[in-house]
Amino acid sequence: MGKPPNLYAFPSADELAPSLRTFVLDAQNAAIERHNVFRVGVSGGSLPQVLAKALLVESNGDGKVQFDKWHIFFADERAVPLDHQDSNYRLVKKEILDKIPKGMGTPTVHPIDVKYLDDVQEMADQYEKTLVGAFAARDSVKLPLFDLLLLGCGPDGHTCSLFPGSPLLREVDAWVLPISDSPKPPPKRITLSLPVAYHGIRIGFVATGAGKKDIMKQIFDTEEGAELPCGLVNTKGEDRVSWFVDYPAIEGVAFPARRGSL
Ligand SMILES: O=C(O)[C@H](O)[C@@H](O)[C@H](O)[C@H](O)COP(=O)(O)O
Repeated sequence: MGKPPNLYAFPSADELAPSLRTFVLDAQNAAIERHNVFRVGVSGGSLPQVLAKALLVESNGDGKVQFDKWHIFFADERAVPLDHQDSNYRLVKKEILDKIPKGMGTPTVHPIDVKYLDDVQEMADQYEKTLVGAFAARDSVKLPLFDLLLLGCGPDGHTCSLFPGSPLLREVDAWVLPISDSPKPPPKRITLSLPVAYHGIRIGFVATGAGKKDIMKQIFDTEEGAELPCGLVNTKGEDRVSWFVDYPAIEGVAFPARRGSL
């Protein structure tokens, strides 16, 4: 058994935001110091809204969000136009990018190439090339090491667009994978592969609401749960993984949570 992930719990999503901010700023500052750029992968779902609460606020003496240094990638994306209501890019734009106050800088964002909407394999290959350009100066780079991955957890234990039981979970070479039959609509998507997900230098999950408590119990308290996509990231990512949850999401979970602070 490796080191367990960190589980941080807060009374509500609003109260979670300041600690999520600290976590993101720590990752940002370490990355900028290391290579003068901050490479982040984000999911869709409820995450962008919580992230906006964490980031788009005045500094409280806890350091500054330096969006100029951010490169934002999509941990998963739906094969739809960028202005489509299912687009994760649109969601991140609406919740975060369009609301960045002056003075926080402008991030570089890496959306999917919509030329390939009808061919998800090609879309995945092209997005992988985007990552190669951003991460791999040398051929020896086997995987892109994201400074931070910010992920959600589905009610079935999926993360990114890696769903339980999917053959994609066995992929070891490709960085970005196509999906044509996602159980969560829309069916056509691309996603980071599991090894890319668990090699994140830091990995943050955000899960809030009572709708998550059954799956949280499975992931943290059972052996079968450890085989679900979120559980696999926990096992492989060890203590590089931190969960930010609210109390309703961990009601009944036996795994020890640190309550109220980072
Ligand atoms: O594009 C997607 O479908 C998301 O990236 C997906 O992986 C999401 O993060 C989870 O389904 C959790 O979603 P909620 O936070 O909304 O429950």
